Amino acid sequence: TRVVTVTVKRHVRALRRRPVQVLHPQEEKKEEVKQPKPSSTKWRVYTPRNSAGGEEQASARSQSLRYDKAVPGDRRLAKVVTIAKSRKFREQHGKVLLEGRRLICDALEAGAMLQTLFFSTVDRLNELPNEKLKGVNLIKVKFEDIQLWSDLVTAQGIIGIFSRPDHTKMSYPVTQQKNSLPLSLICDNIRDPGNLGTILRSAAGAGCNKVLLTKGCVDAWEPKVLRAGMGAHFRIPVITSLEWEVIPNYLSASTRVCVADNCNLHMAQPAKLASTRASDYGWVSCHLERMGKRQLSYDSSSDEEEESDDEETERSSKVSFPELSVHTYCENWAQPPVAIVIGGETHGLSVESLQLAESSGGTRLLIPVVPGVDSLNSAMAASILLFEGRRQLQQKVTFSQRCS
Ligand SMILES: C[S@@+](CC[C@H](N)C(=O)[O-])C[C@H]1O[C@@H](n2cnc3c(N)ncnc32)[C@H](O)[C@@H]1O
Repeated sequence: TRVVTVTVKRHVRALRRRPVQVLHPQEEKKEEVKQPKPSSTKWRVYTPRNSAGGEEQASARSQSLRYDKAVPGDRRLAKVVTIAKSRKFREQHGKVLLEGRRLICDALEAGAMLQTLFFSTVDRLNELPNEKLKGVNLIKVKFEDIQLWSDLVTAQGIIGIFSRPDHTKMSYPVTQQKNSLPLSLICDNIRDPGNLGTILRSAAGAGCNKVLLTKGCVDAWEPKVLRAGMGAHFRIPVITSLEWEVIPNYLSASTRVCVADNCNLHMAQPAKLASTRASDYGWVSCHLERMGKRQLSYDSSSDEEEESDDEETERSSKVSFPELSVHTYCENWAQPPVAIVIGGETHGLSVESLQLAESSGGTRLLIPVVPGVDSLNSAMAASILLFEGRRQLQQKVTFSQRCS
């Protein structure tokens, strides 16, 4: 009997041996030669453990998962990390990389699709919801390999490759939805990943109902944005790569769009602060200049030769700019529903954002700063306005509840 048992076990082990899987079909052929020999890769079985450290009971055992152990020369981790780090490849392959238990758990909870999970020890797997790992390509790699490719100062020994999340298919946390306010945020050309992540984190914290990103913003799924966002991507809808024309489609019809505007205060005279004329704040000159350049570049596709500086200046001076009133951030501006636009780090607000504010009956929001200070960091300005917006909207809800 023993001889038969041993022989059967050997057969089972032999059957379990599989060639290393390649994640990207188009690269399969190229990689075939480099793959380690099939006999060097083995499927392992992982049985979830309960919190006390023991194996779970019989019912749970049936949920055992099979994982693959990477062998020296296995380049799967390197390949997917490379893909996930380039915006172009991320978009082409429809994949995003999430690192660390917390982010991976948040994504799984929100219904994001995990394709491949690299982990350094089976204990890392025990920290994830076991039922969400079915059908996932699980690959055990050396901690040093994860460390090598990690974006974190202290690698956590776990990296997940997800399908790029689609906000229409996500289920955001119930508590988040219950605390959501008629407050949206529009990011207008935010280029810095740390800033965008911080803004998303603040937007989730302030109970924003959605964040809209214009086409020029840094990719919301870039690892640095994800890291700074601390899970905000999986708490509120983040809608990316939007042209200005379609932005109103994502806002309810009566939404007032308010623009965060530092109003180039360093150029303004203190006495002019009470004025609501844009030109009194000095910011028009900056925007005129931008608009002039914009028109010039649109025209450059025509047969006309380059325009002289004088002609440009003359044309720029003909451009009419939206007349928008100014509110300091602590005045009463947040009427539901409301959206705030936050300008980019380099160029500030776009002309399109000012036009949308004008057409929606919005206003400019100013956080007054000490004379000599140019402007605030975009993430800081966004946070101040979001939390002030939250305070004002909540006050209105409390007031109307008291009246009814
Ligand atoms: C770093 S600032 C842009 C500076 C840019 N060079 C300019 O002149 O417009 C980035 C964005 O943060 C917001 N912001 C910064 N300081 C602000 C302030 N004091 N009040 C209101 N918004 C402010 C605005 O939306 C601004 O476009």
